[in-house]
Amino acid sequence: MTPHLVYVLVTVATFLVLRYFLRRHARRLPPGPNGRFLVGNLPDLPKGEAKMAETYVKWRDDYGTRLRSIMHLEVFGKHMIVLNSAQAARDLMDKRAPIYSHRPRMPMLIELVGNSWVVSVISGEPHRERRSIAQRYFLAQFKDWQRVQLESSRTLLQNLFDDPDNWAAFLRLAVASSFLQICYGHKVTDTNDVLLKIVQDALEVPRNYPYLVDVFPILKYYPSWLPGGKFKKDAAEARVINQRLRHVPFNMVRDQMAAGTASSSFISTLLSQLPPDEDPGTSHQAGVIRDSAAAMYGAAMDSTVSLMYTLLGAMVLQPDIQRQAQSELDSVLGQDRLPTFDDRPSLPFIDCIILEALRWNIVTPLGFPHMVIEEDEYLGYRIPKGSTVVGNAWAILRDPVVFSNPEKFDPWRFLPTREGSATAREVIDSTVYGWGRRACPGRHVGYSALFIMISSILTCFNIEKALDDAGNGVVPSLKYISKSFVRYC
Ligand code: HEM
Repeated sequence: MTPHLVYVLVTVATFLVLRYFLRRHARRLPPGPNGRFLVGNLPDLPKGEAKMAETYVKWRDDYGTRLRSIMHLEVFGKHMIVLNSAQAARDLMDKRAPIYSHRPRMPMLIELVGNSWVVSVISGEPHRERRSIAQRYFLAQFKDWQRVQLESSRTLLQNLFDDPDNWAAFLRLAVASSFLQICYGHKVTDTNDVLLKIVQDALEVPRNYPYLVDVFPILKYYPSWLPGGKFKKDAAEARVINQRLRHVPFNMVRDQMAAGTASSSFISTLLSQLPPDEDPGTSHQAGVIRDSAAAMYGAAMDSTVSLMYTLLGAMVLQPDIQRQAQSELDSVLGQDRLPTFDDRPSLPFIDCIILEALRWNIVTPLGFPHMVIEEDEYLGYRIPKGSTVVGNAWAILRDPVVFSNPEKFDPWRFLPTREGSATAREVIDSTVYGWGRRACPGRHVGYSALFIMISSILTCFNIEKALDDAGNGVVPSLKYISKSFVRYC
């Protein structure tokens, strides 16, 4: 090679490399509200996830079509990409799932509380193996967990007959006890049950998100005895409670299996499928099974209970919907039996009210945060590696093009005979359970629980307003609070 040729090749290569980097950085970030010096958009973000989702909708509308699909925010130099349309969420988090299915770093939850075993917050191989075992079990053993849900809906009815004023506590009890039976084969007989207390304590751990340590991870070294160090005490308390949830019910089943007294459950079924040389107490795979079950509780309990509150509240606010659902139930069941899962195909209106509850008061208005692990590009915009990516489910489920009059609780929009119902169903399906390799592994379990509870309740009861001291009906407020990622009435 002549020196002249070497010179030409080096010049061309330098030009190409420079052009690549210049173009890469010239690509614009997605549009978004202007941030302030250093803190970025932090002062503009309202507290509480539900309010945040509403603010994103407002920004989307204020800024016009530019922000319809994708929006960029920045907090202390960290990028956040908000996906405001079903299309954008699917294009990135579903179609490019391999790079969009990680979770952002969560110093409070993982490093301080020690939740490095909880499937919903971890990433990589530990996530994959804990998640896939749950998915496989729920698919293969659906008859087992549906039998438990059916039984617990019958107990719920009995409790409601005996003491209807205590409906909220009975609902929580029904969901918690069916979880304990599905996962651990444990039947709850009274409210002082030891395992029930353990799982309930896990839901009550202090959760005052967002924590400053999540923005400045260095604060994890801050001493707990200094002013402002309460988050360290919260974390230590949560760690003890969560470790109890992780180990105590699992150890109980393992001991019962050794004694030959274990009932069929998630844990007993999966442990009994381990190769004979794997010790159910110490093997890696046994640990995966243990963690997978324990992490399920928070995800299952919060979402199912919150949606049941929404369903019951909607029935009180709109008695015409309640009447239509009851007349459908009467025509299918007659007067002398209760619904079962086999009745579901004959009860399309019950399906419609559940779909509308999922849409109207989505339990996770901003989904769970994902993180993109490679630099990417969408609609000509740059998406920096390491950005937190949020699916704005609240806005997607209020898109007036798909859901006319979106603030109205209108189950009829999902009737197959209604124009646009197929698209509406598709958007529900691709949004309310999350995206990509993070999409909810318990969606069918959750949906079945809602179906059997609401159809059983509507078969036996009229849901009406409570009366005040003067005998007047009280309109339920349906005011939601944000608790961690999930909204409660
Ligand atoms: C109908 C009620 C339910 C709804 C609406 C719901 C919704 C969701 C959503 C939005 C996510 C986050 C997905 C993402 O990050 O993109 C999620 C994750 C999860 N859900 Fe559900 N869920 C429900 C019921 C359940 C039930 C009953 C279980 C357990 C049996 C469960 C277990 C989980 C788990 C373990 C995760 C974490 C998945 C991961 O990070 O890979 N969910 N769910």
